[in-house]
Amino acid sequence: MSKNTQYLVSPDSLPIHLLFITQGDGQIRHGNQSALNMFGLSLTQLTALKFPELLHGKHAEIEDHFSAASLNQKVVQLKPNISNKHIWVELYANELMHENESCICVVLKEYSDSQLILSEFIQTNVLYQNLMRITPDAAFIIDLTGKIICSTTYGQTLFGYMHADDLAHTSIFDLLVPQEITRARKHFAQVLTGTEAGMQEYTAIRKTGQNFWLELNFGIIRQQDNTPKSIFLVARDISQRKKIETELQTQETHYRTLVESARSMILHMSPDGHILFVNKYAEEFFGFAPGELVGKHVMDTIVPEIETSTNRDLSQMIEEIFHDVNNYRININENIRKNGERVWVAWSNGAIFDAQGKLIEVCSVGNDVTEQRQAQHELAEAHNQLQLQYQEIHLLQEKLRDQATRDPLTNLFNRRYLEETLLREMARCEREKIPLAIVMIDIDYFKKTNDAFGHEAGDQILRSIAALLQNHTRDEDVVCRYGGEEFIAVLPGASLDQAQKRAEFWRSEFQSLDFTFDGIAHQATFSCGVSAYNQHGNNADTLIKLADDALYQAKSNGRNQVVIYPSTSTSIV
Ligand SMILES: Nc1nc2c(ncn2[C@@H]2O[C@H](COP(=O)(O)OP(=O)(O)OP(=O)(O)O)[C@@H](O)[C@H]2O)c(=O)[nH]1
Repeated sequence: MSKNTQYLVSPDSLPIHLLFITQGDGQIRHGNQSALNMFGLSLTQLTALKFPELLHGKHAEIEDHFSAASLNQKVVQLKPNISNKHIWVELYANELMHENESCICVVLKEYSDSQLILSEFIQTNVLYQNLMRITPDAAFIIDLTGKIICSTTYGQTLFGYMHADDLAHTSIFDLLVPQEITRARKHFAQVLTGTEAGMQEYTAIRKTGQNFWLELNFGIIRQQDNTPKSIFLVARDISQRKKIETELQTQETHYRTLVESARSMILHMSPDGHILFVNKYAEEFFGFAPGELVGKHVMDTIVPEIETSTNRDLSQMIEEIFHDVNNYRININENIRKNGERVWVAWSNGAIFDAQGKLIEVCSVGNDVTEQRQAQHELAEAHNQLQLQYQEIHLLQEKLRDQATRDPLTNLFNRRYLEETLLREMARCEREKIPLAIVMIDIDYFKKTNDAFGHEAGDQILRSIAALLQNHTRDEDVVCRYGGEEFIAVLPGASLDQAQKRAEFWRSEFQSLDFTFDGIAHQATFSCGVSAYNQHGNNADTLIKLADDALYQAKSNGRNQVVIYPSTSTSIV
Protein backbone atom coordinates (compact mmCIF):
# COMPACT_ATOMS: atom_id res chain seq x y z
CA MET A 1 0.00 0.00 0.00
CA SER A 2 1.29 3.45 -0.78
CA LYS A 3 1.34 6.18 1.81
CA ASN A 4 -1.74 7.90 0.46
CA THR A 5 -3.91 4.90 -0.16
CA GLN A 6 -7.53 5.27 0.91
CA TYR A 7 -9.27 2.01 1.70
CA LEU A 8 -12.69 1.43 0.18
CA VAL A 9 -13.67 -1.65 2.13
CA SER A 10 -14.83 -0.96 5.69
CA PRO A 11 -12.26 -2.27 8.19
CA ASP A 12 -15.09 -3.43 10.42
CA SER A 13 -16.14 -6.04 7.90
CA LEU A 14 -12.69 -7.63 7.81
CA PRO A 15 -12.14 -10.83 9.91
CA ILE A 16 -8.75 -9.60 11.07
CA HIS A 17 -7.81 -7.46 14.05
CA LEU A 18 -7.00 -3.94 12.88
CA LEU A 19 -5.85 -0.87 14.79
CA PHE A 20 -5.17 2.60 13.41
CA ILE A 21 -2.73 4.61 15.45
CA THR A 22 -1.10 7.97 15.08
CA GLN A 23 2.51 8.02 14.11
CA GLY A 24 4.87 9.29 16.76
CA ASP A 25 2.68 9.25 19.95
CA GLY A 26 0.83 5.98 19.33
CA GLN A 27 -2.64 7.40 19.99
CA ILE A 28 -5.24 4.86 18.95
CA ARG A 29 -7.46 6.41 16.31
CA HIS A 30 -9.60 3.46 15.39
CA GLY A 31 -10.03 -0.25 15.88
CA ASN A 32 -12.23 -2.53 13.78
CA GLN A 33 -14.93 -4.73 15.25
CA SER A 34 -12.68 -7.77 15.38
CA ALA A 35 -10.07 -5.81 17.38
CA LEU A 36 -12.72 -4.44 19.77
CA ASN A 37 -13.93 -7.99 20.36
CA MET A 38 -10.44 -9.18 21.07
CA PHE A 39 -9.80 -6.47 23.64
CA GLY A 40 -13.35 -6.45 25.05
CA LEU A 41 -13.50 -2.67 24.70
CA SER A 42 -15.86 -0.24 23.02
CA LEU A 43 -14.53 2.00 20.30
CA THR A 44 -14.70 4.98 22.69
CA GLN A 45 -12.69 3.11 25.32
CA LEU A 46 -10.16 1.96 22.77
CA THR A 47 -9.63 5.29 21.13
CA ALA A 48 -9.05 6.85 24.58
CA LEU A 49 -5.90 4.74 24.88
CA LYS A 50 -2.47 5.00 23.48
CA PHE A 51 -0.98 1.79 21.99
CA PRO A 52 1.53 1.20 24.86
CA GLU A 53 -1.41 0.94 27.26
CA LEU A 54 -2.52 -2.22 25.49
CA LEU A 55 0.87 -3.86 26.00
CA HIS A 56 1.60 -6.36 28.73
CA GLY A 57 5.16 -6.17 29.99
CA LYS A 58 7.97 -4.00 28.74
CA HIS A 59 8.49 -3.44 25.06
CA ALA A 60 11.02 -0.60 25.15
CA GLU A 61 11.92 -0.87 21.49
CA ILE A 62 8.47 0.24 20.35
CA GLU A 63 7.36 2.49 23.21
CA ASP A 64 9.36 5.60 22.37
CA HIS A 65 8.37 6.21 18.82
CA PHE A 66 5.65 4.72 16.70
CA SER A 67 6.23 4.15 13.04
CA ALA A 68 5.22 1.41 10.69
CA ALA A 69 8.84 0.27 10.49
CA SER A 70 9.29 0.09 14.28
CA LEU A 71 6.11 -1.92 14.76
CA ASN A 72 6.28 -4.23 11.78
CA GLN A 73 6.84 -7.92 12.63
CA LYS A 74 7.21 -7.25 16.35
CA VAL A 75 5.89 -9.93 18.66
CA VAL A 76 4.21 -8.47 21.70
CA GLN A 77 1.96 -9.56 24.53
CA LEU A 78 -1.32 -7.67 24.92
CA LYS A 79 -3.63 -7.43 27.93
CA PRO A 80 -7.26 -7.54 26.89
CA ASN A 81 -9.96 -6.55 29.36
CA ILE A 82 -12.17 -9.55 28.87
CA SER A 83 -9.90 -12.17 30.41
CA ASN A 84 -6.90 -12.53 32.59
CA LYS A 85 -5.19 -14.31 29.78
CA HIS A 86 -2.63 -12.35 27.88
CA ILE A 87 -2.53 -12.66 24.17
CA TRP A 88 0.62 -13.01 22.11
CA VAL A 89 0.39 -11.24 18.78
CA GLU A 90 2.65 -10.47 15.91
CA LEU A 91 2.30 -6.99 14.46
CA TYR A 92 2.16 -6.21 10.74
CA ALA A 93 2.28 -2.45 10.35
CA ASN A 94 1.97 -0.18 7.35
CA GLU A 95 1.25 3.49 6.73
CA LEU A 96 -2.03 4.52 5.15
CA MET A 97 -4.61 7.30 5.06
CA HIS A 98 -7.41 7.17 7.61
CA GLU A 99 -10.09 9.87 7.37
CA ASN A 100 -7.71 11.93 5.26
CA GLU A 101 -4.94 11.71 7.77
CA SER A 102 -1.81 9.65 7.55
CA CYS A 103 -1.67 6.97 10.22
CA ILE A 104 -0.31 3.48 10.92
CA CYS A 105 -2.50 0.53 10.22
CA VAL A 106 -1.57 -2.40 12.45
CA VAL A 107 -2.77 -5.94 11.83
CA LEU A 108 -2.65 -8.00 15.03
CA LYS A 109 -1.95 -11.59 14.13
CA GLU A 110 -2.66 -13.81 17.08
CA TYR A 111 0.03 -16.30 17.92
CA SER A 112 -0.97 -19.91 17.60
CA ASP A 113 -0.81 -22.11 20.69
CA SER A 114 2.42 -23.65 19.50
CA GLN A 115 4.03 -20.27 18.93
CA LEU A 116 2.91 -19.31 22.36
CA ILE A 117 4.40 -22.42 23.87
CA LEU A 118 7.64 -21.82 22.05
CA SER A 119 7.75 -18.23 23.10
CA GLU A 120 7.15 -19.15 26.71
CA PHE A 121 9.45 -22.05 26.42
CA ILE A 122 12.30 -20.00 25.07
CA GLN A 123 11.78 -17.35 27.69
CA THR A 124 11.44 -19.67 30.61
CA ASN A 125 13.61 -22.67 29.91
CA VAL A 126 17.25 -21.84 29.51
CA LEU A 127 18.27 -25.46 29.56
CA TYR A 128 16.16 -26.52 26.59
CA GLN A 129 16.92 -23.29 24.85
CA ASN A 130 20.62 -24.05 25.00
CA LEU A 131 20.01 -27.66 24.21
CA MET A 132 18.26 -26.77 21.00
CA ARG A 133 21.08 -24.44 20.11
CA ILE A 134 23.89 -26.87 20.65
CA THR A 135 22.48 -30.32 20.01
CA PRO A 136 23.94 -31.92 16.86
CA ASP A 137 20.91 -34.18 16.65
CA ALA A 138 17.78 -33.53 14.78
CA ALA A 139 15.82 -32.20 17.77
CA PHE A 140 12.34 -30.75 17.76
CA ILE A 141 10.00 -29.15 20.22
CA ILE A 142 6.50 -30.26 19.30
CA ASP A 143 3.19 -29.44 20.86
CA LEU A 144 0.83 -31.97 22.34
CA THR A 145 -0.85 -32.52 18.97
CA GLY A 146 2.46 -33.33 17.28
CA LYS A 147 2.93 -29.98 15.54
CA ILE A 148 6.51 -28.79 15.25
CA ILE A 149 7.18 -25.62 17.22
CA CYS A 150 10.85 -25.37 16.47
CA SER A 151 13.70 -27.54 15.33
CA THR A 152 17.47 -27.59 15.29
CA THR A 153 19.18 -26.87 11.99
CA TYR A 154 19.93 -30.55 11.52
CA GLY A 155 16.27 -31.23 12.22
CA GLN A 156 15.38 -29.25 9.11
CA THR A 157 18.11 -30.60 6.86
CA LEU A 158 17.36 -34.16 7.91
CA PHE A 159 13.98 -33.80 6.25
CA GLY A 160 15.39 -31.80 3.34
CA TYR A 161 14.20 -28.34 4.44
CA MET A 162 16.35 -25.24 4.28
CA HIS A 163 14.71 -22.76 6.65
CA ALA A 164 13.45 -22.91 10.20
CA ASP A 165 10.01 -21.74 9.11
CA ASP A 166 9.66 -24.51 6.54
CA LEU A 167 8.83 -27.01 9.23
CA ALA A 168 6.90 -24.72 11.57
CA HIS A 169 3.33 -25.90 12.11
CA THR A 170 4.03 -29.12 10.25
CA SER A 171 2.85 -32.17 12.15
CA ILE A 172 5.67 -34.58 12.88
CA PHE A 173 3.32 -37.30 11.65
CA ASP A 174 3.19 -35.71 8.21
CA LEU A 175 6.91 -36.35 7.92
CA LEU A 176 6.30 -40.10 8.01
CA VAL A 177 5.04 -42.29 5.18
CA PRO A 178 1.22 -42.55 5.38
CA GLN A 179 1.16 -46.20 6.45
CA GLU A 180 3.25 -45.35 9.54
CA ILE A 181 1.06 -42.53 10.83
CA THR A 182 -1.43 -44.61 12.83
CA ARG A 183 1.34 -46.47 14.64
CA ALA A 184 3.24 -43.25 15.29
CA ARG A 185 0.14 -41.53 16.72
CA LYS A 186 -0.44 -44.51 18.98
CA HIS A 187 3.17 -44.37 20.10
CA PHE A 188 2.85 -40.65 20.72
CA ALA A 189 -0.35 -41.13 22.74
CA GLN A 190 1.36 -43.80 24.80
CA VAL A 191 4.24 -41.42 25.49
CA LEU A 192 1.82 -38.79 26.71
CA THR A 193 0.01 -41.22 28.99
CA GLY A 194 3.31 -42.57 30.21
CA THR A 195 2.64 -46.16 29.11
CA GLU A 196 5.32 -46.21 26.45
CA ALA A 197 8.44 -44.13 26.88
CA GLY A 198 10.89 -45.74 24.50
CA MET A 199 12.02 -45.04 21.01
CA GLN A 200 10.57 -46.52 17.86
CA GLU A 201 11.63 -46.85 14.27
CA TYR A 202 9.64 -45.45 11.35
CA THR A 203 9.94 -44.91 7.65
CA ALA A 204 10.02 -41.16 7.12
CA ILE A 205 9.78 -39.14 3.96
CA ARG A 206 11.98 -36.24 2.89
CA LYS A 207 10.82 -33.12 1.08
CA THR A 208 12.24 -34.70 -2.08
CA GLY A 209 9.92 -37.69 -1.60
CA GLN A 210 12.76 -40.01 -0.70
CA ASN A 211 12.04 -42.48 2.11
CA PHE A 212 14.49 -43.13 4.92
CA TRP A 213 14.65 -44.89 8.26
CA LEU A 214 14.07 -42.75 11.30
CA GLU A 215 14.20 -43.40 15.02
CA LEU A 216 11.96 -41.20 17.13
CA ASN A 217 12.55 -40.67 20.81
CA PHE A 218 9.98 -38.57 22.65
CA GLY A 219 10.55 -36.84 25.99
CA ILE A 220 7.81 -34.98 27.79
CA ILE A 221 8.41 -31.38 28.94
CA ARG A 222 6.19 -30.89 31.96
CA GLN A 223 4.70 -27.83 33.61
CA GLN A 224 5.14 -27.16 37.28
CA ASP A 225 1.93 -29.02 38.07
CA ASN A 226 3.43 -32.00 36.18
CA THR A 227 1.01 -31.80 33.28
CA PRO A 228 2.61 -32.25 29.85
CA LYS A 229 3.31 -28.99 28.14
CA SER A 230 5.21 -29.98 25.06
CA ILE A 231 7.41 -32.73 23.72
CA PHE A 232 11.14 -32.75 23.18
CA LEU A 233 11.74 -35.03 20.24
CA VAL A 234 15.03 -36.39 19.00
CA ALA A 235 15.00 -37.93 15.54
CA ARG A 236 17.85 -40.05 14.24
CA ASP A 237 18.48 -41.14 10.71
CA ILE A 238 19.10 -44.87 11.13
CA SER A 239 19.14 -45.75 7.42
CA GLN A 240 22.79 -46.81 7.52
CA ARG A 241 22.21 -48.94 10.61
CA LYS A 242 19.13 -50.47 9.03
CA LYS A 243 21.06 -51.16 5.84
CA ILE A 244 23.74 -52.96 7.82
CA GLU A 245 21.06 -54.79 9.83
CA THR A 246 19.36 -55.86 6.61
CA GLU A 247 22.67 -56.99 5.13
CA LEU A 248 23.47 -58.88 8.31
CA GLN A 249 20.04 -60.43 8.26
CA THR A 250 20.50 -61.43 4.62
CA GLN A 251 23.89 -62.88 5.39
CA GLU A 252 22.48 -64.66 8.41
CA THR A 253 19.71 -66.10 6.22
CA HIS A 254 22.26 -67.22 3.63
CA TYR A 255 24.46 -68.72 6.33
CA ARG A 256 21.53 -70.49 7.93
CA THR A 257 20.30 -71.85 4.60
CA LEU A 258 23.81 -73.03 3.80
CA VAL A 259 24.29 -74.61 7.20
CA GLU A 260 20.89 -76.29 7.26
CA SER A 261 21.01 -77.56 3.69
CA ALA A 262 24.64 -78.74 3.94
CA ARG A 263 25.24 -82.46 3.60
CA SER A 264 28.02 -82.10 6.16
CA MET A 265 27.89 -81.98 9.94
CA ILE A 266 28.37 -78.48 11.34
CA LEU A 267 29.00 -78.11 15.04
CA HIS A 268 29.97 -75.24 17.32
CA MET A 269 31.56 -76.02 20.68
CA SER A 270 32.27 -73.78 23.63
CA PRO A 271 35.83 -73.86 25.05
CA ASP A 272 34.67 -76.34 27.71
CA GLY A 273 33.43 -78.77 25.05
CA HIS A 274 29.70 -78.09 25.23
CA ILE A 275 27.73 -78.13 22.02
CA LEU A 276 26.43 -74.64 21.22
CA PHE A 277 25.02 -75.35 17.79
CA VAL A 278 24.59 -78.35 15.58
CA ASN A 279 22.94 -78.46 12.18
CA LYS A 280 20.05 -80.68 11.18
CA TYR A 281 22.26 -83.03 9.18
CA ALA A 282 24.52 -83.67 12.17
CA GLU A 283 21.51 -84.36 14.42
CA GLU A 284 20.19 -86.86 11.90
CA PHE A 285 23.59 -88.40 11.34
CA PHE A 286 24.21 -88.98 15.04
CA GLY A 287 20.60 -90.07 15.56
CA PHE A 288 19.47 -87.30 17.90
CA ALA A 289 16.15 -85.43 17.92
CA PRO A 290 16.14 -81.74 16.92
CA GLY A 291 17.68 -79.66 19.73
CA GLU A 292 18.67 -82.72 21.74
CA LEU A 293 22.41 -82.26 21.32
CA VAL A 294 22.63 -78.56 22.13
CA GLY A 295 23.91 -77.96 25.65
CA LYS A 296 25.37 -81.45 25.96
CA HIS A 297 29.09 -82.13 26.22
CA VAL A 298 30.65 -83.74 23.15
CA MET A 299 32.24 -86.41 25.35
CA ASP A 300 28.80 -87.39 26.69
CA THR A 301 27.28 -87.71 23.25
CA ILE A 302 29.22 -88.09 20.05
CA VAL A 303 32.86 -88.62 21.09
CA PRO A 304 33.76 -91.95 22.73
CA GLU A 305 36.49 -91.98 25.41
CA ILE A 306 38.72 -94.30 23.43
CA GLU A 307 39.02 -94.93 19.73
CA THR A 308 38.57 -98.66 19.19
CA SER A 309 41.10 -99.38 16.48
CA THR A 310 43.90 -97.05 17.61
CA ASN A 311 43.29 -96.98 21.37
CA ARG A 312 43.64 -93.19 21.18
CA ASP A 313 42.38 -91.21 24.19
CA LEU A 314 39.81 -88.90 22.62
CA SER A 315 39.14 -86.83 25.75
CA GLN A 316 42.79 -85.85 25.48
CA MET A 317 42.20 -84.92 21.84
CA ILE A 318 39.27 -82.62 22.73
CA GLU A 319 41.44 -80.87 25.30
CA GLU A 320 44.18 -80.41 22.75
CA ILE A 321 41.79 -79.00 20.14
CA PHE A 322 40.89 -76.17 22.48
CA HIS A 323 44.47 -75.69 23.51
CA ASP A 324 45.67 -75.19 19.95
CA VAL A 325 43.10 -75.68 17.24
CA ASN A 326 45.76 -75.15 14.54
CA ASN A 327 47.15 -78.58 15.33
CA TYR A 328 43.74 -80.04 14.59
CA ARG A 329 42.79 -78.18 11.40
CA ILE A 330 41.87 -81.60 10.02
CA ASN A 331 41.44 -84.66 12.18
CA ILE A 332 39.88 -88.00 11.44
CA ASN A 333 38.52 -89.68 14.49
CA GLU A 334 36.00 -92.17 15.63
CA ASN A 335 32.61 -90.86 16.76
CA ILE A 336 29.63 -92.58 18.24
CA ARG A 337 25.98 -92.48 17.30
CA LYS A 338 23.16 -92.40 19.83
CA ASN A 339 22.54 -96.09 19.14
CA GLY A 340 26.16 -96.87 20.02
CA GLU A 341 27.30 -97.45 16.46
CA ARG A 342 30.84 -96.30 15.84
CA VAL A 343 31.51 -94.16 12.79
CA TRP A 344 34.53 -92.40 11.34
CA VAL A 345 34.32 -88.69 10.68
CA ALA A 346 36.84 -86.33 9.08
CA TRP A 347 36.54 -83.02 10.95
CA SER A 348 37.94 -79.71 9.88
CA ASN A 349 38.12 -77.32 12.81
CA GLY A 350 38.35 -73.53 12.97
CA ALA A 351 38.60 -71.17 15.92
CA ILE A 352 36.22 -68.29 16.51
CA PHE A 353 37.74 -65.42 18.50
CA ASP A 354 36.11 -62.43 20.14
CA ALA A 355 37.23 -58.83 19.54
CA GLN A 356 39.90 -59.23 22.23
CA GLY A 357 41.34 -62.29 20.48
CA LYS A 358 40.01 -64.74 23.06
CA LEU A 359 38.87 -68.12 21.74
CA ILE A 360 35.14 -68.33 22.30
CA GLU A 361 34.07 -71.18 20.04
CA VAL A 362 35.40 -73.92 17.84
CA CYS A 363 33.47 -74.51 14.65
CA SER A 364 33.86 -78.00 13.18
CA VAL A 365 32.65 -79.29 9.84
CA GLY A 366 32.55 -83.06 9.58
CA ASN A 367 32.10 -85.64 6.83
CA ASP A 368 31.36 -89.31 7.25
CA VAL A 369 34.39 -91.29 6.08
CA THR A 370 33.41 -94.64 7.57
CA GLU A 371 33.09 -96.32 4.17
CA GLN A 372 36.31 -94.80 2.86
CA ARG A 373 38.06 -95.83 6.04
CA GLN A 374 36.71 -99.36 5.67
CA ALA A 375 37.84 -99.40 2.05
CA GLN A 376 41.21 -98.00 3.10
CA HIS A 377 41.47 -100.67 5.74
CA GLU A 378 40.66 -103.36 3.20
CA LEU A 379 43.11 -101.81 0.78
CA ALA A 380 45.82 -101.81 3.45
CA GLU A 381 45.05 -105.45 4.19
CA ALA A 382 45.26 -106.31 0.51
CA HIS A 383 48.46 -104.32 0.28
CA ASN A 384 49.96 -106.28 3.18
CA GLN A 385 48.92 -109.54 1.59
CA LEU A 386 50.48 -108.49 -1.68
CA GLN A 387 53.61 -107.45 0.15
CA LEU A 388 53.85 -110.89 1.75
CA GLN A 389 53.21 -112.60 -1.54
CA TYR A 390 55.79 -110.40 -3.19
CA GLN A 391 58.32 -111.31 -0.51
CA GLU A 392 57.55 -114.97 -1.01
CA ILE A 393 57.94 -114.63 -4.76
CA HIS A 394 61.14 -112.72 -4.25
CA LEU A 395 62.54 -115.46 -2.01
CA LEU A 396 61.43 -118.07 -4.48
CA GLN A 397 63.09 -116.15 -7.29
CA GLU A 398 66.24 -115.88 -5.19
CA LYS A 399 66.09 -119.60 -4.57
CA LEU A 400 65.51 -120.37 -8.22
CA ARG A 401 68.29 -118.02 -9.18
CA ASP A 402 70.49 -119.71 -6.63
CA GLN A 403 69.50 -123.06 -7.96
CA ALA A 404 70.28 -121.87 -11.45
CA THR A 405 73.69 -120.57 -10.45
CA ARG A 406 74.75 -123.04 -7.76
CA ASP A 407 75.84 -126.59 -7.73
CA PRO A 408 73.46 -128.58 -5.53
CA LEU A 409 76.09 -130.95 -4.18
CA THR A 410 78.68 -128.44 -3.01
CA ASN A 411 76.61 -125.26 -3.00
CA LEU A 412 79.41 -123.59 -4.96
CA PHE A 413 78.56 -121.48 -8.00
CA ASN A 414 78.19 -123.50 -11.19
CA ARG A 415 79.95 -123.22 -14.51
CA ARG A 416 77.31 -120.92 -16.05
CA TYR A 417 77.72 -118.49 -13.20
CA LEU A 418 81.47 -118.62 -13.54
CA GLU A 419 81.27 -117.64 -17.19
CA GLU A 420 79.15 -114.59 -16.37
CA THR A 421 81.29 -113.63 -13.41
CA LEU A 422 84.60 -114.04 -15.09
CA LEU A 423 83.63 -111.64 -17.89
CA ARG A 424 82.35 -109.08 -15.39
CA GLU A 425 85.37 -109.36 -13.10
CA MET A 426 87.84 -109.10 -15.97
CA ALA A 427 86.17 -105.88 -17.09
CA ARG A 428 86.23 -104.50 -13.56
CA CYS A 429 89.92 -105.32 -13.05
CA GLU A 430 90.70 -103.78 -16.40
CA ARG A 431 88.89 -100.62 -15.33
CA GLU A 432 90.50 -100.51 -11.92
CA LYS A 433 93.91 -101.52 -13.24
CA ILE A 434 94.26 -104.40 -10.83
CA PRO A 435 95.40 -107.99 -11.57
CA LEU A 436 93.17 -111.08 -11.76
CA ALA A 437 94.15 -114.70 -11.64
CA ILE A 438 92.29 -117.98 -11.88
CA VAL A 439 93.11 -121.31 -10.29
CA MET A 440 91.83 -124.51 -11.83
CA ILE A 441 91.70 -127.45 -9.40
CA ASP A 442 91.23 -131.13 -10.24
CA ILE A 443 91.14 -134.00 -7.74
CA ASP A 444 93.85 -136.57 -8.25
CA TYR A 445 92.88 -140.13 -9.00
CA PHE A 446 89.31 -139.44 -8.13
CA LYS A 447 88.06 -142.29 -10.23
CA LYS A 448 90.00 -144.66 -8.05
CA THR A 449 88.50 -143.24 -4.90
CA ASN A 450 85.04 -143.57 -6.33
CA ASP A 451 85.76 -147.02 -7.42
CA ALA A 452 87.28 -148.01 -4.10
CA PHE A 453 84.86 -146.40 -1.66
CA GLY A 454 81.81 -145.62 -3.70
CA HIS A 455 80.22 -142.56 -5.14
CA GLU A 456 79.08 -141.28 -1.75
CA ALA A 457 82.68 -141.17 -0.53
CA GLY A 458 83.59 -139.23 -3.67
CA ASP A 459 80.77 -136.77 -2.94
CA GLN A 460 82.10 -136.28 0.58
CA ILE A 461 85.51 -135.36 -0.82
CA LEU A 462 83.90 -132.94 -3.27
CA ARG A 463 82.00 -131.25 -0.38
CA SER A 464 85.22 -131.05 1.67
CA ILE A 465 87.06 -129.26 -1.11
CA ALA A 466 84.12 -126.88 -1.49
CA ALA A 467 84.16 -126.09 2.24
CA LEU A 468 87.92 -125.63 2.25
CA LEU A 469 87.85 -123.25 -0.70
CA GLN A 470 84.92 -121.23 0.67
CA ASN A 471 86.56 -120.89 4.07
CA HIS A 472 89.82 -119.71 2.62
CA THR A 473 88.82 -117.21 -0.03
CA ARG A 474 87.96 -113.53 0.18
CA ASP A 475 84.45 -112.23 -0.25
CA GLU A 476 85.16 -110.91 -3.71
CA ASP A 477 86.64 -114.27 -4.86
CA VAL A 478 84.30 -116.56 -6.75
CA VAL A 479 84.65 -120.32 -6.37
CA CYS A 480 82.80 -122.60 -8.80
CA ARG A 481 82.41 -126.24 -9.44
CA TYR A 482 83.48 -126.25 -13.06
CA GLY A 483 82.94 -129.88 -13.89
CA GLY A 484 82.68 -133.27 -12.12
CA GLU A 485 85.77 -133.06 -9.97
CA GLU A 486 87.05 -129.77 -11.36
CA PHE A 487 86.88 -126.40 -9.62
CA ILE A 488 87.85 -122.91 -10.67
CA ALA A 489 88.55 -120.06 -8.25
CA VAL A 490 88.46 -116.54 -9.73
CA LEU A 491 90.68 -114.24 -7.66
CA PRO A 492 90.20 -110.55 -8.56
CA GLY A 493 93.12 -108.39 -7.31
CA ALA A 494 95.45 -111.43 -7.02
CA SER A 495 98.72 -111.50 -8.98
CA LEU A 496 100.02 -114.70 -10.44
CA ASP A 497 102.37 -115.06 -7.53
CA GLN A 498 99.64 -114.46 -4.93
CA ALA A 499 97.35 -116.89 -6.71
CA GLN A 500 100.04 -119.53 -6.72
CA LYS A 501 100.60 -119.05 -2.99
CA ARG A 502 96.93 -119.32 -2.28
CA ALA A 503 96.59 -122.48 -4.37
CA GLU A 504 99.58 -123.90 -2.63
CA PHE A 505 97.95 -123.22 0.70
CA TRP A 506 94.71 -124.96 -0.36
CA ARG A 507 96.60 -127.90 -1.77
CA SER A 508 98.60 -128.34 1.42
CA GLU A 509 95.50 -127.98 3.63
CA PHE A 510 93.57 -130.50 1.59
CA GLN A 511 96.38 -132.96 1.64
CA SER A 512 96.38 -132.92 5.43
CA LEU A 513 92.68 -133.84 5.67
CA ASP A 514 91.99 -137.32 6.91
CA PHE A 515 89.08 -139.20 5.37
CA THR A 516 87.81 -142.50 6.60
CA PHE A 517 85.68 -144.64 4.32
CA ASP A 518 84.43 -148.08 5.35
CA GLY A 519 86.79 -147.84 8.34
CA ILE A 520 89.79 -147.25 6.10
CA ALA A 521 91.79 -144.03 6.36
CA HIS A 522 92.16 -142.22 3.09
CA GLN A 523 94.10 -139.22 1.95
CA ALA A 524 93.08 -137.17 -1.08
CA THR A 525 95.02 -134.62 -3.08
CA PHE A 526 94.40 -132.28 -5.95
CA SER A 527 96.42 -130.54 -8.58
CA CYS A 528 96.17 -126.85 -9.61
CA GLY A 529 96.85 -124.86 -12.75
CA VAL A 530 97.14 -121.05 -12.49
CA SER A 531 96.80 -118.39 -15.20
CA ALA A 532 96.60 -114.59 -14.99
CA TYR A 533 94.58 -112.02 -16.87
CA ASN A 534 96.60 -109.96 -19.37
CA GLN A 535 99.79 -111.89 -18.63
CA HIS A 536 98.39 -114.99 -20.28
CA GLY A 537 95.40 -113.79 -22.15
CA ASN A 538 92.68 -111.22 -22.11
CA ASN A 539 89.60 -113.31 -22.71
CA ALA A 540 87.87 -115.83 -20.52
CA ASP A 541 88.23 -118.85 -22.77
CA THR A 542 91.99 -118.31 -23.17
CA LEU A 543 92.45 -117.77 -19.48
CA ILE A 544 90.59 -120.99 -18.62
CA LYS A 545 92.29 -122.89 -21.36
CA LEU A 546 95.77 -121.83 -20.17
CA ALA A 547 94.91 -122.65 -16.56
CA ASP A 548 93.75 -126.03 -17.77
CA ASP A 549 97.06 -126.42 -19.66
CA ALA A 550 98.98 -125.63 -16.48
CA LEU A 551 96.79 -128.10 -14.60
CA TYR A 552 97.58 -130.74 -17.19
CA GLN A 553 101.23 -129.96 -16.63
CA ALA A 554 100.72 -130.47 -12.85
CA LYS A 555 99.09 -133.81 -13.47
CA SER A 556 101.89 -134.78 -15.82
CA ASN A 557 104.48 -133.70 -13.28
CA GLY A 558 103.10 -136.18 -10.75
CA ARG A 559 99.99 -134.47 -9.36
CA ASN A 560 99.44 -132.89 -5.92
CA GLN A 561 101.15 -129.71 -7.04
CA VAL A 562 100.50 -126.17 -8.32
CA VAL A 563 101.73 -125.12 -11.73
CA ILE A 564 101.50 -121.62 -13.15
CA TYR A 565 101.26 -121.21 -16.86
CA PRO A 566 104.54 -119.95 -18.31
CA SER A 567 104.41 -116.18 -18.62
CA THR A 568 103.78 -114.93 -22.17
CA SER A 569 103.65 -111.18 -21.41
CA THR A 570 104.71 -108.76 -18.74
CA SER A 571 102.70 -108.81 -15.51
CA ILE A 572 100.63 -105.71 -14.84
CA VAL A 573 101.36 -106.01 -11.13
N1 LIG B 1 81.56 -139.19 -6.53
C1 LIG B 1 81.53 -138.44 -7.57
N2 LIG B 1 82.34 -138.70 -8.59
C2 LIG B 1 82.35 -137.89 -9.65
C3 LIG B 1 81.50 -136.81 -9.73
N3 LIG B 1 81.74 -136.21 -10.93
C4 LIG B 1 82.73 -136.89 -11.56
N4 LIG B 1 83.09 -137.92 -10.80
C5 LIG B 1 84.05 -138.87 -11.06
O1 LIG B 1 85.36 -138.34 -11.18
C6 LIG B 1 86.15 -139.24 -11.93
C7 LIG B 1 87.04 -138.53 -12.85
O2 LIG B 1 87.96 -139.45 -13.37
P1 LIG B 1 89.12 -139.08 -14.33
O3 LIG B 1 88.66 -138.04 -15.29
O4 LIG B 1 89.65 -140.31 -14.90
O5 LIG B 1 90.21 -138.47 -13.44
P2 LIG B 1 90.99 -139.04 -12.25
O6 LIG B 1 90.54 -140.39 -11.93
O7 LIG B 1 90.80 -138.11 -11.07
O8 LIG B 1 92.41 -139.02 -12.71
P3 LIG B 1 93.34 -137.79 -12.79
O9 LIG B 1 92.51 -136.54 -12.86
O10 LIG B 1 94.15 -138.00 -13.96
O11 LIG B 1 94.13 -137.82 -11.52
C8 LIG B 1 85.16 -140.14 -12.65
O12 LIG B 1 85.21 -141.42 -12.05
C9 LIG B 1 83.84 -139.55 -12.38
O13 LIG B 1 82.79 -140.49 -12.28
C10 LIG B 1 80.58 -136.56 -8.65
O14 LIG B 1 79.78 -135.66 -8.66
N5 LIG B 1 80.66 -137.40 -7.59
